[in-house]
Amino acid sequence: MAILITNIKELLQIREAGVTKLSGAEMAELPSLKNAWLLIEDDLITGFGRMETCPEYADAEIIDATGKTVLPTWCDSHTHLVYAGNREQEFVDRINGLSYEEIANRGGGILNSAKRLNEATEDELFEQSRTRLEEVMQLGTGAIEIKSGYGLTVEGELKMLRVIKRLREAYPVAIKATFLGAHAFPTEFKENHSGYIDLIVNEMLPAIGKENLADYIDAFLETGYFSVEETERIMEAGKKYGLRAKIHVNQFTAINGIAACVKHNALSVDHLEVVNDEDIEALKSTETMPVALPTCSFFISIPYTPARRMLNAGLPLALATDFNPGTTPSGNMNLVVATACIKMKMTPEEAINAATLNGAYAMGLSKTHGSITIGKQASVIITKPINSFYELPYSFGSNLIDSVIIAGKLL
Ligand SMILES: N=CN[C@@H](CCC(=O)O)C(=O)O
Ligand SMILES: [Zn+2]
Repeated sequence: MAILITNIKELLQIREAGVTKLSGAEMAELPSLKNAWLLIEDDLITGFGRMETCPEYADAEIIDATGKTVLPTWCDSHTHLVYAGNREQEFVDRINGLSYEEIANRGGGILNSAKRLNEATEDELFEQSRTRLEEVMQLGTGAIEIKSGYGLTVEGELKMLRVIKRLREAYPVAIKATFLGAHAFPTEFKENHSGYIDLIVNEMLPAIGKENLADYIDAFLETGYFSVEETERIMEAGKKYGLRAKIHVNQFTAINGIAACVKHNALSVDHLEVVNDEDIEALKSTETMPVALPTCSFFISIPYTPARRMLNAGLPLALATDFNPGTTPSGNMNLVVATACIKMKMTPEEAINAATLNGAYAMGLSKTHGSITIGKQASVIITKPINSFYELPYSFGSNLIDSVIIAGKLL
């Protein structure tokens, strides 16, 4: 099965194989070809070039992209897409003046979602989650990381991870699974933190390892949640099962968590709304990708990750949605890119690099996703006719996607 896309106004994010991430000033460049063609055979990109060199391909389905831009699908490296029910009452409570912390202290927040999740069957959870996954695929997401973390019991965490596995088997989108048992302390462990971490280490992790249900391990390293020391214990335990860390850190407070994550060679550190100079120093010349979640900042009115300070310091940066029922009930990467440009002062070039190639890196998929490269997965967005790719973040809130191809399949 072959697809030949012709007359592409601009083909974005063309890279040689082996470019795994972009840092600092490199992020300002977004290599492209104008008046181009792109060939897809089975699930792979097998060729591209200028229209003068367009091949004859008798058996290919031809898509004429006159006036349209083609770019790699979004790589959303941080989501909690598997959850049960919604938390719209908390949304209204926040409008009426309560903070995220106050809502959590009243039994809302993560524990509210955990209660609903433990009441739902695996099939119910799968049905709710597949609807969200189908929605984000239509919005151009071709690779996604999904976390557990609303079970907080052995059975609940396994149920979430089994649903993620079923999603991976049912859809062409690339899916990475992250175990986030350390998302919050269940009420019965409020005064017994080490007891809950023992449960994670001695019961959850071995069960997850046995079924091979996770690729990464996460923890909510934050004042009032998991301390630096507690998170270090979790990162250590994850290593025994081959799970590299991707950690929620610096969402509300800076408590030297980033340096601890770097020390454990975390693949990514995510949120970073509150970042001090020591945090930036700790990230320099490391393999750890900082990940910003601007629609979370937007939705719960917290500071935006200081992208300009970080890029000026030479750091890389990825963008992701944080899709979850509490702080970001949206999996729309187009809105993430627009918000990064509007609120974090990233240029469209930087934001698209952060949402494609660097996003792929932040979930260990840079060999197969995140750029137009021969041999990579054929997962691309074809836009509606647009003036230039600047229109994507400029026309925020409009859907400028004409069609999406994921792993060679036109949705
Ligand atoms: N901060 C921790 N976890 C999620 C929110 C979880 C929730 O409120 O349900 C986040 O990334 O924002
Ligand atoms: Zn999150």
